[in-house]
Amino acid sequence: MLDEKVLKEYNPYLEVKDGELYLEGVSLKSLAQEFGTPLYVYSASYIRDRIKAYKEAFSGALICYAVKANFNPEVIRVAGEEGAGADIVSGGELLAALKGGIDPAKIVYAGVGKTVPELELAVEKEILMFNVESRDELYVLDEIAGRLGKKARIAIRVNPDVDPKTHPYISTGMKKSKFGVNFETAKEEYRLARELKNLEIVGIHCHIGSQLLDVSPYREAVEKVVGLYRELTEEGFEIRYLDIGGGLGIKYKPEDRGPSPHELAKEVLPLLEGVEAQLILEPGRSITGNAGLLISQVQFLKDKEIKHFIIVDAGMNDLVRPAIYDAYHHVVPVESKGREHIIADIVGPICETGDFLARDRRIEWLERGDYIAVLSAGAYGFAMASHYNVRPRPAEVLIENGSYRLIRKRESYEYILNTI
Ligand SMILES: Cc1ncc(COP(=O)(O)O)c(C=O)c1O
Ligand SMILES: N[C@@H](CCCC[NH3+])C(=O)O
Repeated sequence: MLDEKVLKEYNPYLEVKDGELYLEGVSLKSLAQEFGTPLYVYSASYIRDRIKAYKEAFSGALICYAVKANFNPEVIRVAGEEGAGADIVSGGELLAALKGGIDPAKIVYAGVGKTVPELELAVEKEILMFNVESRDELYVLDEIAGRLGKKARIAIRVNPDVDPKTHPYISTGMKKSKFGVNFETAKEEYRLARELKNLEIVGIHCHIGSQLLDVSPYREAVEKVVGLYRELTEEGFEIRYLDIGGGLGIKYKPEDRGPSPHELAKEVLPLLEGVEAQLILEPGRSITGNAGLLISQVQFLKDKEIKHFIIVDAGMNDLVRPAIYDAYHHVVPVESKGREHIIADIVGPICETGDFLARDRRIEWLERGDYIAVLSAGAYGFAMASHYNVRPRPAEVLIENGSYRLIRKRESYEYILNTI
């Protein structure tokens, strides 16, 4: 059975009509039939609501949608239409944000390994702020800005050494991680940056990790950053932006409860008393994660002695999160036929044992040709897809209020194999 109540907790635009799953009034089965599978589908209204929720919770703040979560320019455009800027981590993401209509004056750029061409592009576009992650980067950026006759606005990304209590691969603000500069010595970097005449110091940046289901680690990080803000202000630095990164977690398991932007605001805003800088947030997953589903078709069923396998046409190349983080994604049939339930592994066609979407999962008995929907797939889904096993990456469809449009064609073999 499809439990509409549970589904709506993921995305209120999901509905069950006559046993079939709909998103914003559009039948997911009909989309699968029209565009083929695997297929990513996104709800634009959900994305709009999430940006609005951040703007309401943090009035006056700049919400820079973290493009890394889902870089489809049409998805970015929806966020931008609600007033969001963009947080980017590469030259490619800069181009995606610009293609999605984001004003460079609302773009912030983090990343430990920005290359010269990437920095040049961002300097030329006069983005709002470079979140600089090392001393070397300060020198290189200064040289580039000077050569191009520009000033680059910068924040230094500080590493507040806070445990975000999330998966170790997505914890970014601990001392041993590669990100940012050491909190204790950050002031030295600011003093040095002040000597570099093509840089303009405008902010402080931190980002402690991703998929945070508990907002309390933000308190620790923001307290530290506010302390630094006060010390820098006393030294005469003009800190105009306090960028506290992204990371708010979302519901993956039915029992998860992703904190709301409002809960984050309640934790963080009281710490900002007397701070005159504008707040910047960089949410990614909490904007697009539960906007999206991955639709896939059952190819074969395998009844082995030890367990059942439901083999579908989406693999780890389409959605890698289960394989690399052992991540849970809720999986439901697109159409419930009221059959009995079994415990099965839902796996893809890739030649790896780690190629699974769900393991030991209780799910309604499915047959060849049926469709499944993988929930919470709108962030770090397509964005992390690959061509492994020469598999074209899926098509993407954007749905809004009963209408839909293809926002990325399914890739062709010619495209993948066109190497020289
Ligand atoms: C610097 C930075 N900002 C923002 C984000 C977005 O994080 P999330 O998708 O968890 O909101 C990330 C990813 O963790 C990041 O590294
Ligand atoms: N790719 C990760 C999140 C990385 C966050 C980026 N700093 C995920 O799928 O959960």
